[in-house]
Amino acid sequence: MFAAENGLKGDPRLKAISDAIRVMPDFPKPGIMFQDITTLVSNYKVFKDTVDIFVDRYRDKGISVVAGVEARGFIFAPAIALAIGAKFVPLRKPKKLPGKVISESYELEYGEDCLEMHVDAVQQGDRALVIDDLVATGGTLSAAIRLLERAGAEVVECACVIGIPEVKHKGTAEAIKLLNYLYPKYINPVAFIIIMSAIVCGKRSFFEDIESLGTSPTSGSPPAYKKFRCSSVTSPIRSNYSPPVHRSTVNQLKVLFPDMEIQLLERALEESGNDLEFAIKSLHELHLGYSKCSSRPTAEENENMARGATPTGENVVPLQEPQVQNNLPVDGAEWVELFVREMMNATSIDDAKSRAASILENLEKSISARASAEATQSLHKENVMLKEQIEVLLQENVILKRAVAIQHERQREHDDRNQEVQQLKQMVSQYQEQMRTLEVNNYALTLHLRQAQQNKSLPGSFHPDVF
Ligand SMILES: O=P(O)(O)OC[C@H]1O[C@H](OP(=O)(O)OP(=O)(O)O)[C@H](O)[C@@H]1O
Ligand SMILES: Nc1ncnc2[nH]cnc12
Repeated sequence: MFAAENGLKGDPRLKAISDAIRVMPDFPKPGIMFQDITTLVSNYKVFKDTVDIFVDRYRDKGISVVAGVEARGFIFAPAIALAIGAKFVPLRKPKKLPGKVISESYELEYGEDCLEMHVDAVQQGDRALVIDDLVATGGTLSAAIRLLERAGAEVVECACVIGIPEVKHKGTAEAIKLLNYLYPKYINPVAFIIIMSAIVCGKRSFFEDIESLGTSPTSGSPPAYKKFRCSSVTSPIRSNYSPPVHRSTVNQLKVLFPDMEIQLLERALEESGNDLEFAIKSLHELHLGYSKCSSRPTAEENENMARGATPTGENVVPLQEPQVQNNLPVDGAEWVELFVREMMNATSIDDAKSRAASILENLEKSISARASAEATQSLHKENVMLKEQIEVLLQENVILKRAVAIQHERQREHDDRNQEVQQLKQMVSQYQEQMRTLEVNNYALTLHLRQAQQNKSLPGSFHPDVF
């Protein structure tokens, strides 16, 4: 959407750039879909296109400083600075710069950090552009703006290659809102050159995109369908995002699994704690099972399966797959019925023994599989609840930290003012001291003068500075 606002809509370079970004799930810690730009910069053409997009936007804008954020901002910023004829200013992680620095700390998607800049890196009146590879919560860009502002520069815009559309509730949209709120004059969504790399992560915004593209639930437009499947199937990791269960989510599943019943889709969604990606993964596995036996097994096939035999009569290892268990008797009465039937069909005592042993073995497996499925489900629910609580706590934490940072800033201003007042008081008392000395001198001189006037007969001349 931002690319469109930038006038880049339909630009073929965007797709190539987006495709060149590799997404690494669970790096640097579980739950993070890491957007890896090393694959982008290793492709000369795509790297050049990316830099060119920035250069085209910022050439002739009177930018005198391009500030790059360590480390990945350093990959793009110097090239842009050289091309538009501006100086490059590194905004570095703590304790890397040798001169006098100013620092700003900030929150990250996966932790906390601090940026530093040499105090003399920019001058009053410099027009700065901040460059980074990616904006997630916006914390880094906020810190960069604060640093440049404090040093007297004017931040014209901030630009990144990637915007993460959903970083839980703190995604780019929120980040831009927040930045807009804090720095209304600098941040404007057009400033962000956003490549929708979320397409690769398969996050919720992409599903919304499918809807907005007007893909009918039955048409199954090949490109969207393909991407959707790729994202869910290739990503082995469950996203932390839990969309609310609503009809459109189930419909999206229906588009992907048209031959499955709605109830089954709803159940998969419910059992995956409303995690769409996970639901797709388990449905996909289930779907493979479905495709293998294109129709539901007959009652007779169920019995065969319960005994560990395929519909064609061969012996196989029974009850390996959870979907096979779904076809087994569901309660005690059905098991008894099956048992009796098997016994009646037995041709000899040995056959009866082997049938009974097989049914009992499957009964045992079915009981333990059901117990472990229930335990997994309840653990999963607990896990989802805990994640939600952590999410809320993290958000509160961010707000509190921001409040403390603001308070800290005010305290620092207050301390600076106090220091100035102390210096002024010191100067006043020095002046008062000087005045007292001058008054004493004046008094002594007045006395001398008077004495001199009374003793006019005294010989000699007086000093011209005094008389
Ligand atoms: O919008 P935000 O939530 O602030 O996150 C964005 C920042 O996170 C990444 O840097 P990181 O601190 O991981 O450092 P690196 O560039 O040294 O890898 C990225 O390069 C951005 O600078
Ligand atoms: N998901 C992500 N991928 C790469 N860098 C990041 N910085 C913050 N979040 C990130």
